[in-house]
Amino acid sequence: MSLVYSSPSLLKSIIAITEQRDRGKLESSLVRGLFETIRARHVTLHKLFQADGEDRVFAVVEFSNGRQVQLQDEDIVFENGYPLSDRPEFSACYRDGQPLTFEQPERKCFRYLYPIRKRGSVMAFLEINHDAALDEASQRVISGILSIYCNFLEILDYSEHDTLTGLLNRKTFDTNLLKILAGLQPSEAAKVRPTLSRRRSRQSDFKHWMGVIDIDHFKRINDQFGHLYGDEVLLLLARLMRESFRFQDKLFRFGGEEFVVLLAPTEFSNALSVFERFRQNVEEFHFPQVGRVTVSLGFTEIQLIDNPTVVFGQADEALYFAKQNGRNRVCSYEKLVESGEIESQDTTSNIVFF
Ligand SMILES: Nc1nc2c(ncn2[C@@H]2O[C@H](COP(=O)(O)OP(=O)(O)OP(=O)(O)O)[C@@H](O)[C@H]2O)c(=O)[nH]1
Repeated sequence: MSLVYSSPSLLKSIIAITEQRDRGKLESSLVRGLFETIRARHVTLHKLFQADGEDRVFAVVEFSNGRQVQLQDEDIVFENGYPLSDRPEFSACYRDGQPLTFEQPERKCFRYLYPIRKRGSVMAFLEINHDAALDEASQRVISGILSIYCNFLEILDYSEHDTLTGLLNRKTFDTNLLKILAGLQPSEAAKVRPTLSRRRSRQSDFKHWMGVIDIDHFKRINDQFGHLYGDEVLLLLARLMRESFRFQDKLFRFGGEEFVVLLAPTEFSNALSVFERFRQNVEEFHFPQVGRVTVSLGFTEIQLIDNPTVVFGQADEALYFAKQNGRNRVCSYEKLVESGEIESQDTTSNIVFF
């Protein structure tokens, strides 16, 4: 099967990919663009991630019969992911880093699997099911579109990440938090994805949490060892964050020695133990030359009625309490209010963040 290279859908798909600034929409544009350009039966984007030391693959976007049939929410990733080792075709594509073709006579279709790389490593797969075999020229067009997607993803990545630690930067925080707040609207979720809303109602104790982390006495570290060692501490702390939190949690460097975590939905007790585990991991880690470093952490629940200013203010107040009361500790805003140790903030505030 040969593609019509002057096809307006090819240009349209390139334009659609490069005009996106949101990762989810970018993924949809890629899948939709390829689906329309090559008139596939269906096109699916699978992502690769690590969970509990195991590589897992999960489908994020699929186009079939001219419409998007699947768009995963990151919080249901674990239910839908499957181990890479259970899927020989994905394993082979991952190992060789080369596109694979399978003829499926029983389904009267041809299946193509393309690896998608980020900085040399395979981080996703594009699966195309087509009624006919694609010729070499068509496959080159697909590879070209994937290269444009990867290049664009790298530009997006660069603008979203802190250059020193590689964590998400402050600029992206508002967007991520607003996405969480939008996701808390039960009526919308029920309309669009009934399965998701059923799952959410089952997990009504599962809430989103925001934690604000600040290194204790960081000024002393800079003063005693110099800024280069200070920077090294920030880098190692970011690594400890990646090791301590899960794939679905969003990790930000807010600038200076302040970090923020948006935890994927879980119960209070779990959020507390995750934050506590991180605090301990830092306390037990030996920072070269510097030795022992500790962090203080304040966290709060993200509620529908909140705006970013309120949520951040609450977590920051719990952090301030931790700093004033010994440092190297984790404090929950809600528990501090409950115990009367701090006063509840006015959550009706309308101040706009930034
Ligand atoms: N090395 C390095 N230092 C930074 C960076 N950004 C901010 N700092 C330093 O971080 C320190 C923050 O100090 P303070 O806000 O006084 O707080 P602290 O010493 O950590 O004390 P507590 O937070 O009260 O425990 C200052 O010395 C800043 O110069 C950075 O990117 N690299």
